[in-house]
Amino acid sequence: MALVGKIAAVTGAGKGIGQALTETLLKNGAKVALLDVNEAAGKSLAEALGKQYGQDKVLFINCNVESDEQMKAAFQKIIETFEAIDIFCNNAGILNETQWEKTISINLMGVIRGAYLALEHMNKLTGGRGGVILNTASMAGLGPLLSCPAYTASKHGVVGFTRAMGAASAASGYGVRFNALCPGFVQTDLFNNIQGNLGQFSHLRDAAQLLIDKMGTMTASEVVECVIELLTDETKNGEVFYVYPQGTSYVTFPSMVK
Ligand SMILES: NC(=O)c1ccc[n+]([C@@H]2O[C@H](COP(=O)([O-])OP(=O)(O)OC[C@H]3O[C@@H](n4cnc5c(N)ncnc54)[C@H](O)[C@@H]3O)[C@@H](O)[C@H]2O)c1
Ligand SMILES: CCCCC[C@H](O)CC\C=C/C=C/C=C/[C@@H](O)[C@@H](O)CCCC(=O)O
Repeated sequence: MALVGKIAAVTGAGKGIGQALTETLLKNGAKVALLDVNEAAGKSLAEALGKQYGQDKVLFINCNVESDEQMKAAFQKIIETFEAIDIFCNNAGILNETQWEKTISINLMGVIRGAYLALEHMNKLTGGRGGVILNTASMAGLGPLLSCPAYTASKHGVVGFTRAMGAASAASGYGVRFNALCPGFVQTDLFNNIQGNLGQFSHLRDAAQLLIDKMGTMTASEVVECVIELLTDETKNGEVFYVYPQGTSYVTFPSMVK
């Protein structure tokens, strides 16, 4: 599936990995709706990208992924403006162990909400034209990040949800692929603000720092460069893609069927 002419939407598009996903999609010829709860960041990015790629190629929508009403309205606006949606990047996320319910609400419930609403518009069985849903999980969706148990739980949830939806979609004939992106440490605001957000696990910050020093970090652009394949390769469905400073790999899981 080529990206040229495709219609995409990215949540948490105003900054970090979402910004890099948005820029890469535009660079490859897609039109992009930028969804973010941070109006200042999202709007100014959309304005700058509109000047670079054309105002008809970008649309900013102020939208909180925790709100069913706002998300439904965002999809309506995307369809009104661009007529369809082919690519949905469920990317918005926070890391805040002092607010574990909000962490689950945004990182996991927001992803499920976004996927189900996107599917209503993308499902070939209900008039959509198919496409791909990319869920941003994390390496913390593959193994425990000791200083961040709630965040770890949310990202394991995203990995499980993506794998189940990939299988459900293939078995049902929706024509929509589901893949999960699992980056290691990425230099963004979320990463830079970690120290104040560990709550009762603040005493583990040195252990987390040791892991960061051992594993290294990446820029958001370096992560997103590796992701194009997940979006374009029609054979990739239900995949969990690990991106780390030294390379990438498709994660394998034990078979549960003897
Ligand atoms: N930075 C890392 O090390 C890292 C590594 C792996 C995965 N991730 C994941 O990548 C995704 C993006 O994180 P990032 O590092 O780019 O963070 P970031 O803080 O730089 O950007 C996150 C964006 O999401 C937006 N956002 C937050 N809550 C929202 C909500 N309720 N509704 C809509 N938008 C909302 C923010 O306003 C911001 O623009 C997250 O899901 C995060 O868990 C980050
Ligand atoms: C502290 C910054 C938080 C950023 C959160 C991001 O989502 C990035 C998460 C990145 C890495 C998660 C790592 C989890 C690692 C564990 O599974 C650990 O057991 C791996 C041990 C590896 C080793 O010791 O060699």
